Amino acid sequence: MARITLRQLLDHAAEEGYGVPAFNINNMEQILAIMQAARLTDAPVILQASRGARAYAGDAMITKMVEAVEAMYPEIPVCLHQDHGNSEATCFSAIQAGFTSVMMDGSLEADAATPASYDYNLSITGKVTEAAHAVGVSVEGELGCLGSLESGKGEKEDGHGFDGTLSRDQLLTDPDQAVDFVTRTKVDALAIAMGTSHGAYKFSRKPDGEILAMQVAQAINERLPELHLVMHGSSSVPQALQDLFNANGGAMPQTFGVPVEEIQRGIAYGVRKINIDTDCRLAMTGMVRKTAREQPEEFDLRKFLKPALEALRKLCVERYEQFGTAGQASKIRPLPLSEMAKRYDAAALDPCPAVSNAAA
Ligand SMILES: O=C(CO)COP(=O)(O)O
Ligand SMILES: O=C[C@H](O)COP(=O)(O)O
Ligand SMILES: [Zn+2]
Ligand SMILES: [Zn+2]
Repeated sequence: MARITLRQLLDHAAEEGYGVPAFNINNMEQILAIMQAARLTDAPVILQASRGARAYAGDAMITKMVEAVEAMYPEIPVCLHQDHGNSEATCFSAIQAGFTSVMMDGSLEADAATPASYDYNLSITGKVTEAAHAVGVSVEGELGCLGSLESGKGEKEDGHGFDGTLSRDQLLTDPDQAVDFVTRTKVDALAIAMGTSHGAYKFSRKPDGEILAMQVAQAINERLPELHLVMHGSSSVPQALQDLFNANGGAMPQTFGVPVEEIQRGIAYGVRKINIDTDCRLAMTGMVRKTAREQPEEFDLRKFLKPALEALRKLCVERYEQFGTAGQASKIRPLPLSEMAKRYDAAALDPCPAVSNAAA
C-alpha cells in the first residue's frame, strides 16, 4: 500500500528541491504508461482525475485501476488527486472514493465558467480544507484565473473556464492576496495564474516574460517560501509531437507550449506540482494516427494502444528526469491519512509566511 498525500509528497519535493509532474488519467493505458515510467526512473507519482475523467471512466473504475497499480508497483508512492474540483460535493465525493488530495478550484463559481469573487473563493476553499484536513486529505486551491496574457481568453478548451475576455489583473495572481488566501484557507498547495492556459494553444510564439509571467511565482515564493506552488497548463506541446500528429493526417496549427527550462526555473521558485495533460494526449493520439496511417488493414486495438502507451511512457520518463523527480520514490515512506490528520489537528502543517516579506 503506497498511496501518499499530496502534502507529504510536496513537502519531500521541497526538502529535496524537485518538482512532480501531475499527469491526467482517464484509462488503463495512461495509468500503465505513467507507472512504467515511474518504475524506470524511481519517481513518485501524482495521478490526477478531472471531473470529465471521473464521468468518463466512473469512480469505481478509476479507483480500482489505481489500486491495481499500487499492487503492481508497490515501491512507487502514488497520490490520487482530484483535478479542478468545482464544488464541495465534487471534492467530498472524491475523498469518499479514496482520493488522497483534492483541488478546490474556487477561482471560478460552481458552473466552472464564471470568475468568482475573492470572498467566494476564500469561503469555499476554507470549508473544503477544514473538512479534508480532518481526515488527513490534502487540498490545492487556485487564486487568479488561468488564461492567456496574449488573448485574455480563459481555460475554456477543456470545458472548464470563462467564455469572455479577462483583464491582465484577473490573469495574474496577486502575491499579497496569495499570502492572505493561504494563511486563511490553510491550503497545502496553490495553483497560480501566470499566463499559462489549458490545451494545445497556449502561445503564438515561444513565450517570454511578457506572456509567461514567471515573476509571479518568484514574488509569491519570496512571501511564502514554504508554500507549494502549482503550475497548470504546463504542457510543452513539443514540436516533435506536433509534427508526429500532423504527419499522420492531423490538423494542428503551429503552437507553442511552456518550455521545460521555464518549468525548471519555476521549480527553483517553489513550483512543486506541474500539471500535464495535453502532451500526454498528443503523444498517444499521434501514435494512434501513425498506426492507422501505416497499417490500414489493422483492427486489433492493442496494436494501436501499445505504441501509444510507449510514446506516453517516453514522455513521462523525460519529465521525471527533467523535473528531478527521478530517484526520489525510494526515499519516501508514505504516511497514513490518520497520521496526516493528527498533524493538521496539532497545527503542525499550518502555512507560515516569511515575516519580513509578508507586508512588502
Ligand atoms: O493544467 C492541466 C490540468 O489541470 C493540464 O494542462 P495542459 O493542457 O497544459 O496539459
Ligand atoms: O483540467 C484540465 C485537463 O486537461 C482535464 O481535461 P478534461 O476535463 O477534458 O478531462
Ligand atoms: Zn481555474
Ligand atoms: Zn488545470
